[in-house]
Amino acid sequence: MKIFTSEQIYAADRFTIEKQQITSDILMERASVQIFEWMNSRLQGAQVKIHLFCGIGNNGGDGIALARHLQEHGYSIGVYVVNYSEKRSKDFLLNLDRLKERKLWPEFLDSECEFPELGRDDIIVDAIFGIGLNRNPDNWVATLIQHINSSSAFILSVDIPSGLYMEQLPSSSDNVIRANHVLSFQAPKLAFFLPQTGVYINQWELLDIGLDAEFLYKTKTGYEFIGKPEVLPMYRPRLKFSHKGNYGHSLIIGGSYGKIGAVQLAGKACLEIGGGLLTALIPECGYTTLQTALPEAMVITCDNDDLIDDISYEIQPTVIGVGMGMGLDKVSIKAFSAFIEKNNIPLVVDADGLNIISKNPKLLKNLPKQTVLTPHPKELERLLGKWNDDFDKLEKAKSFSKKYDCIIVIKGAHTIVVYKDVGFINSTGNPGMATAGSGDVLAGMITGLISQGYEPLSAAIFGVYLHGLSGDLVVSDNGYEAVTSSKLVGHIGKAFMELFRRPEQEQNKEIKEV
Ligand SMILES: NC(=O)C1=CN([C@@H]2O[C@H](COP(=O)(O)OP(=O)(O)OC[C@H]3O[C@@H](n4cnc5c(N)ncnc54)[C@H](O)[C@@H]3O)[C@@H](O)[C@H]2O)[C@H](O)CC1
Ligand SMILES: [K+]
Repeated sequence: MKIFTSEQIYAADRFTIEKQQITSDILMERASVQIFEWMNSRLQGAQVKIHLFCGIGNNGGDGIALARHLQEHGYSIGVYVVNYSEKRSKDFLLNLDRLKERKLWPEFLDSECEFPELGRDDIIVDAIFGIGLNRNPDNWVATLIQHINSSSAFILSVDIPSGLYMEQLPSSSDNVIRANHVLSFQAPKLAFFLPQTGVYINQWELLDIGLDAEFLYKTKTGYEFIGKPEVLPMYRPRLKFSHKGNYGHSLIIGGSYGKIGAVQLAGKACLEIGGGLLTALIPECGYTTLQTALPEAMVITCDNDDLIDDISYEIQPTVIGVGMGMGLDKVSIKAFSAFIEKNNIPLVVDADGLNIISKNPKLLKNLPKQTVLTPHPKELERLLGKWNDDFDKLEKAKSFSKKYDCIIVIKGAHTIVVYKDVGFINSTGNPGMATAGSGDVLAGMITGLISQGYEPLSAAIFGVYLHGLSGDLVVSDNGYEAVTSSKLVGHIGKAFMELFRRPEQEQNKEIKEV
């Protein structure tokens, strides 16, 4: 699913209005009807107090139109116009008139007034600012926002929490509504997914207001949200007459004394995701452990007991995953650097491999095209240098990806796979996955997918999705705290099955039809 900028959404509005031969207030009417239906289906007429805080632009217009629908259906409402500017939008004014025709006069709030009392059991509709926010709210509006935030009432934001910009950080957290739920029109907004701005949103949901589908489809965006519909077409079915050679030979290079487990996790993940053959290149000390823990793997060792000190092998791998548990001893740095200088086999670089590259950026030009880098935030900072904020981080990652033709997997609550001009934002995963070895598993999964013939970008996007889905499945059986990386690996198969599970409703329908 695409993630649009505000300019693109305004362009889609204009295009839709023209193509569907409608007036702009029709879109506002669709928006308000959708929100009303969402609320009505949950409240079923309950006489809970609903406070609607409406700005003077089109976000406010949505709120004013919603107030009309709620009133017509007998809900108990209080309507407040947050009068932060004299420049009221046309459709706001139209809907204000419609409300007044029904003898409903909103209260006008401005800097001088007292704010309404808000009960903890009330519902607040936040329609103060939408995607048009272009400067910090005035002080008194920020005070109102804090008044709303401190109310303990349920806050439902229209389109985007008020005070949250589409493409930059708010100047203070006091300026932003903390939404319990956001009903966003047509497409999710980038700010929902970034660590610094996602904190203002508990849950979000999309409402379809009928913007032109073809226009949205054809518009190129800088970000995409990756869910099941996006990853399903990537899946490469296994063929009846295939053999293990069809699924590639992965080489995992890493480990050091006390960190052989990293290779074991990555190797097992590589096999569980469907890789054909696996060879692990590790220091001597891990030989017996790895052969015992992972009997499916072939193991080769370097001369050094405890460290990777030489990377040489006689096999012909399809793909190489390197870096997990390797450490930063100078012998490993030397061996890794020499390996990078001569290697031209597709590569996934993780952990210490990334740290070595950050210290020796000259190595970057030796990476094969579309090498997958899987940094966590600290490793990313070592690679890219410091960034100003999350938006800047993504821009820097895009430039880096273009410069070195590499794929960067920015690990986080919503892992983002960046390749050149596009960031692919993952939808699966949970906080339980912040656990030792989780990154080793991911690197192994991506390696295993490339080994089977997935293009590196698809492997990164699909691998990240399946990794998160495995984590979600572990949580549903075990809870968040008990998520371990071994359990993640153990759920990769179930994640594939989940991918092809159809919703129960659909299955039942089919049975009835038969
Ligand atoms: N296609 C859609 O998704 C539709 C969305 N709708 C809703 O419209 C808003 C966007 O409306 P817009 O009028 O462009 O902007 P806002 O209501 O967010 O902003 C109001 C207005 O205020 C000015 N402004 C911005 N920042 C400040 C500030 N800090 N202080 C004072 N004034 C400010 C700015 O110039 C704006 O003009 C979208 O989010 C949806 O809710 C449509 O209803 C249907 C189509
Ligand atoms: K809002």
